[in-house]
Amino acid sequence: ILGGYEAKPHLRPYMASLQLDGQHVCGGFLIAEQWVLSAAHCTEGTNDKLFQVLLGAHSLTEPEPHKRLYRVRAQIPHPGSNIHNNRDDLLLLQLEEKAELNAHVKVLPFQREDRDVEADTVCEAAGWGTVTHSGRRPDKLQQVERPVISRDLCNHRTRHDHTITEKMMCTDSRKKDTCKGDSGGPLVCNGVAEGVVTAGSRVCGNYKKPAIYTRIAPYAAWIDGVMASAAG
Ligand SMILES: NCc1cccc(Nc2n[nH]c3ncnc(Nc4cccc(O)c4)c23)c1
Repeated sequence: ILGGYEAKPHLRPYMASLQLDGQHVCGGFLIAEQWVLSAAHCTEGTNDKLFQVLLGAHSLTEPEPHKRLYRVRAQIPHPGSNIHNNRDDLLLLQLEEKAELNAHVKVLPFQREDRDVEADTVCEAAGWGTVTHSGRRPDKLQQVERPVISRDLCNHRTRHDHTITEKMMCTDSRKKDTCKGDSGGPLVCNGVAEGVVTAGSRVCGNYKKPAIYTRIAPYAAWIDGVMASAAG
């Protein structure tokens, strides 16, 4: 997160850190006791190794009550996701067991009504992604408030030039923005997860390249179907 600030500890108890060999790779968030939603692009370059999912954390390194690393039983990328574009950039992770829910570990509801969030609505992004252009990684969860911008503005040829589909949404990226390692985290508007951070052009903090999120509502049926079929 560029231009943000340290989150109040455990006020976002749905936040997950997707890790490989003890290192934070991507964000994610708890959508059910045994399921985390993230971004399919997070698996790029991982040689299909399974992530471990850190829940209940504020600091990535310090011991904290209710902080716990979960093994993953299955990682299910959306069938439409691919490395060439940002479409369908969603990843479902089934934890080895149900997460122990408590004050520091809670499920975040996601939007099921497929209607655009109004432009200028101020939403929040959080993550352990880089906090400087030189790539400094924070130990503690960061957050930033960002206004939604219209798809028309985001699709302007000087911005993302007509690549933003109706299954994506954008926020202003002037100075304050999501960045490397924030992918997979939720965009929370009025307490509900409306989007999932996708890297898009990978640019951070430049108003010419607004931040892009995969809207969740259009994928509610897919999410429900995967969770129902794997239940048991
Ligand atoms: N703001 C959109 C957004 C959301 C999530 C991730 C991203 N960026 C990135 N995702 N993956 C990446 N791998 C390498 N570099 C990256 N961005 C980068 C790194 C250093 C300086 C800088 O200005 C930008 C990214 C960008």
